[in-house]
Amino acid sequence: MGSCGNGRSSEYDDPASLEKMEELVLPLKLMPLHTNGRLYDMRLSSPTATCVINSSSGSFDPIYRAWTKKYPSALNAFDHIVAYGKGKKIALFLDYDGTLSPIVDEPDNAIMSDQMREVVRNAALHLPTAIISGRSRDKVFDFVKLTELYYAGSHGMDIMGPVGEHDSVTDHRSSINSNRKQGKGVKIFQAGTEFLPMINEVFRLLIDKTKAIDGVKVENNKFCVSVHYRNVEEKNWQLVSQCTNDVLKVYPRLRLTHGRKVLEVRPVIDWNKGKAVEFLLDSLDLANCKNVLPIYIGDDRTDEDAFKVLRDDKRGFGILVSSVPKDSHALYSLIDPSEVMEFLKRLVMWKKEEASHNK
Ligand SMILES: O=P(O)(O)OC[C@H]1O[C@H](O[C@H]2O[C@H](CO)[C@@H](O)[C@H](O)[C@H]2O)[C@H](O)[C@@H](O)[C@@H]1O
Repeated sequence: MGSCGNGRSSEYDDPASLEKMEELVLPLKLMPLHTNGRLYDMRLSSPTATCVINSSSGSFDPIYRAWTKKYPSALNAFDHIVAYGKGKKIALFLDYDGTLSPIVDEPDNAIMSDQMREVVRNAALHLPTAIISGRSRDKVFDFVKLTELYYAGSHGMDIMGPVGEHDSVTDHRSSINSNRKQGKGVKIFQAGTEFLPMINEVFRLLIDKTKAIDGVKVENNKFCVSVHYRNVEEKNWQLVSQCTNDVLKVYPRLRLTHGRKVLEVRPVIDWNKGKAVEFLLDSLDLANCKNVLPIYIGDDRTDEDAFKVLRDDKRGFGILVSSVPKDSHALYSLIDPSEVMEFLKRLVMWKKEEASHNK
């Protein structure tokens, strides 16, 4: 029986079983990153979670287990990850919903546990840490309530980051200020400020257009809008999609992407969570460092933009949080926020030990 650091043990750990399982499973249609249907998209981006642990045998679901051959558990691969990070400055980027807080039916109830908050605070005391969320920056700060880290809201379009050594307020989109509520001297950078009136207009139109569909929630996240259908009967999902597209068809400068039972309405600009990671690394004066290891942990489609940046530049690790096998640009996986918390705890413990050895 194989076993691994986090108590995960399964008869599928031995290579022979995994190889056999892989032949059976990997040809299965994993959820692709990009699809072009509407209802097809909505169903694919909202898979019902597999039962990762087989309740009778206590072992891992073989399909999930085979998937982790391609996306190893970041807990199982922890020693490999930190070996790569030895002597490097680790920069930590964390998605919020589904990563630090569990997915719940009501978006306003996506509360982060006090225990997770303490783990994230501790991480931020030892590693430069930023939260990069689809929520508005103020909203995600109100959920997280930590001034020890940086924030990028609206899928990376609204950043409160460190003041870099070479910063000056030359770019009209950024301003330097010291927002005491959210920490020491910081820089505010907002991409797409010219879209704010349009986003507010579309927000109101979407509320009006969908108000007759039971269970829909339209959420204003400042530079983007979310149309939630988690609480809508599946027979009405197509109607949600149709109403949303009817509003957007006269706004060619807005685009629609699919999240976890949510339609994300965002400006058509060359900015996303991956750009936000690059911006924050630059602000931390780490963009051109050879001895930096960025680690990004996220669960949703928009996090793939950040995974891709780290993967394409071969300079960091993306960790996908998912209990469902799916295609990703990430290199590793974790099942849920509880495993994220375990990973962060181990990362901080390792960083403290490394620091004490280097004294
Ligand atoms: O980038 P993130 O921080 O992951 O934000 C992505 C979206 O998260 C929220 O929606 C998701 O979580 C909700 C609460 O668990 C859930 O009800 C919803 O079905 C999920 O899609 C948030 O409400 C969105 O605005 C974010 O874009």
